[in-house]
Amino acid sequence: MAVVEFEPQQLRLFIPNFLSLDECKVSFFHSFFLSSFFFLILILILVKELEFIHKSSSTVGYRPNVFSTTLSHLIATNSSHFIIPFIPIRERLKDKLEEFFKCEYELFIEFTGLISWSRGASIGWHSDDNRPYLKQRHFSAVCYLNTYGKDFSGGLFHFQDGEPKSIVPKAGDVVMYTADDRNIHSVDEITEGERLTLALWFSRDGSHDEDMKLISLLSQHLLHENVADSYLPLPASSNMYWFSKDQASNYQFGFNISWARLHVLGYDIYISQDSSCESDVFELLVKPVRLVRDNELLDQEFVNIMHALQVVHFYCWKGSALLNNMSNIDSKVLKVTEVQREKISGLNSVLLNDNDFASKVFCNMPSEEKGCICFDWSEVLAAVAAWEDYASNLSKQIHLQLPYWRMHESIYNVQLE
Ligand SMILES: O=C(O)CCC(=O)C(=O)O
Ligand SMILES: [Fe+2]
Repeated sequence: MAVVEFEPQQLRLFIPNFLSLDECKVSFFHSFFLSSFFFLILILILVKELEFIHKSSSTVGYRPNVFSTTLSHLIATNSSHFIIPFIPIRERLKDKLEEFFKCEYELFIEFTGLISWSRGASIGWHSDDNRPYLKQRHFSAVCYLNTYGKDFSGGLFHFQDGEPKSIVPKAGDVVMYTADDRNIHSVDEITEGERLTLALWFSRDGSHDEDMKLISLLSQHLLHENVADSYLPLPASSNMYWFSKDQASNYQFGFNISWARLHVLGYDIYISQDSSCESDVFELLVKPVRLVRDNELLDQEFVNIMHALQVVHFYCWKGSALLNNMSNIDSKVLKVTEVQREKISGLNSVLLNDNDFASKVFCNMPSEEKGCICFDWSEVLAAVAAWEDYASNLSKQIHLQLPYWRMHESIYNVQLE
């Protein structure tokens, strides 16, 4: 019997405000708060959460000046629990894409990742299946998580032929298209800020099902682990965080992106344990650290730089909404000594040896307030505790859901009591 290959008639779909539609499912909100203002708030919640995950977990990406956070990387760095916030949006993107391209229950998610493009990043005309090792990609979906003109300049998306001709990214909008050469597209160079997307590719070929691979990785990582400390991040190999102009992983010119992301928010890092500047870069990434700002050091140990970065970005996300009941903060804030200052500069010379370059790569738009809107040591301490609650709660959820995912060989939002 001949196999009839289905050819979708429609080649692409642009959906404004896709994320807000997602929330329409919540009937309470639907009936009481059907206002664009309320939708905007709901979009912001998910967008800000994914931004927090990306800025505290990303590695250097697959193209120059591009950073990415893949789900397998989250698992490998003991941050599997960050997969939870992706699940509803991932499911909805798949449902919508299958409905539009009329291939319900036929597709597998091949890749899910947060991808950010910083100044200088661009991509010329291409189709998403344009390499022999990408032929399994049949459909693409890009969900914009921030906005042109507000969060970045440049970065417009163009299709070579047909409509829409161009897309001006706006947080919450989605574009879906077939991954073949009927959808040749490009992205203009980013000239300012950092452009952030959630990108998914889909395949008809079950051997490229991302879920199966992730479930197997999760099973190896989670089954034998103690739930209590399963959410403390562990860095991956140091070259995954090393940004250099030519993307070569030599540690002479460039910077460690975690160090740089803290630096552009106004923080320095102090490592109290024996840590000569000649130390191997990876060794520095796994040592306990303390945060420094101007001439003050917070007497609070983080297990490593990734932990400090997660807490600081959690603070950027939640801001002064964090419950802050610190009374004895003065005893936790120490003056930086001369010796400590020298050590901090030594560490900076190793991990941030091109500081101006780092600031250029991670600079904000001039219209944006500089990095974190607010800063207060007592709020940073409140963020340490609130981050722990948040992460341990997600960690519990993933431990509860994994058995169902294993059983159904699929990652989905399990409705638990
Ligand atoms: O981010 C976008 O708008 C599209 C990115 C893209 O074309 C790609 O990564 O292949
Ligand atoms: Fe593309």
